[in-house]
Amino acid sequence: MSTSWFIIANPISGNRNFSKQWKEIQQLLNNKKIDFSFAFTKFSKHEIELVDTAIQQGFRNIISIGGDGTLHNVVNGIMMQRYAKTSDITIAVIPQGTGNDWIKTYNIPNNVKKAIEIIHKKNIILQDIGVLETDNSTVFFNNVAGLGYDGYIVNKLKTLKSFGSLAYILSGIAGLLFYKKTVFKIIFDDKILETNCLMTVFGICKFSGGGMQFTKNVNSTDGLLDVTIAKNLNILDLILNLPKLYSGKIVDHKKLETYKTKAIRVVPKTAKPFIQADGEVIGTGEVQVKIIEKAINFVVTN
Ligand SMILES: Nc1ncnc2c1ncn2[C@@H]1O[C@H](COP(=O)(O)OP(=O)(O)OP(=O)(O)O)[C@@H](O)[C@H]1O
Repeated sequence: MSTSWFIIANPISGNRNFSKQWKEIQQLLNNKKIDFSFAFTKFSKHEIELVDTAIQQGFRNIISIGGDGTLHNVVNGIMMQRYAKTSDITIAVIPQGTGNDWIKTYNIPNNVKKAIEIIHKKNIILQDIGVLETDNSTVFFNNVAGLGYDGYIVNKLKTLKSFGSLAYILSGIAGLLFYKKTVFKIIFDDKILETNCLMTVFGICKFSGGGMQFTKNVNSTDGLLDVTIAKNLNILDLILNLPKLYSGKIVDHKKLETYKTKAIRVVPKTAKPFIQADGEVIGTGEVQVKIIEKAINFVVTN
């Protein structure tokens, strides 16, 4: 097995000059004597194929250069391949994206030089991975997934990408104005809840939507999904509680319920809202979500 790193870089992630960044990254890796091979993604979800080939060739250490979308696809490639146990594989991230929510849970700075120092130290955590099944697909997630308002925003974000970080705010405003709540039937453990719902969120890590926190007491290695059911929240509630969306205090709001569980099913009754996983639109309608405890190693700050 190779101890060398295989880099998968998304040249279109973020809004920085990638070829300049790539030169700097290679230089910094060489300075630290970190041995690597690399490939650039040429189309959306190309990461999955590149990971598959790298693992087949014997690589067990993968660096994802990009944003949350790139990392999400690298994780999916690892979970879908059949050559190695996923817990024998390690992922490190050199952030390039505009949002980069996964790195925030582990205090990995959005800075190439510091990210490479962290890779050099190679402190690892064996993290849980979520499994989300829709009517016609199975997708893995490493950060946060959900359906309803958050799915609407992620979908809107695609069309507003050119606005950079402002796109999150614009999408949020569009959601406030146009998103219509749906009745969700939510089934988990011995419970069945039926409620008008703004969104239901499934967390492994803490942050989504560009730094917002909707989940409570997150633990990324306990084998449990941190579920938040945001019920009848309205526009005014969201606007008045804006700072709490970022501080995480929103989970104490009386219109929110939080649970920890291993598996959950959500059936929207009155519409087919968008489903998102790690900031990527996965589909619409009903979802079934499970968790795989301690599935992949990630390089994190210590
Ligand atoms: N060469 C490519 N051409 C088009 N799409 C690509 C290419 N390479 C990767 N992608 C896709 O780009 C998507 C978005 O990338 P990513 O999320 O990493 O960047 P970002 O949007 O800038 O960052 P963030 O999500 O953190 O804001 C991913 O779904 C990925 O599959």
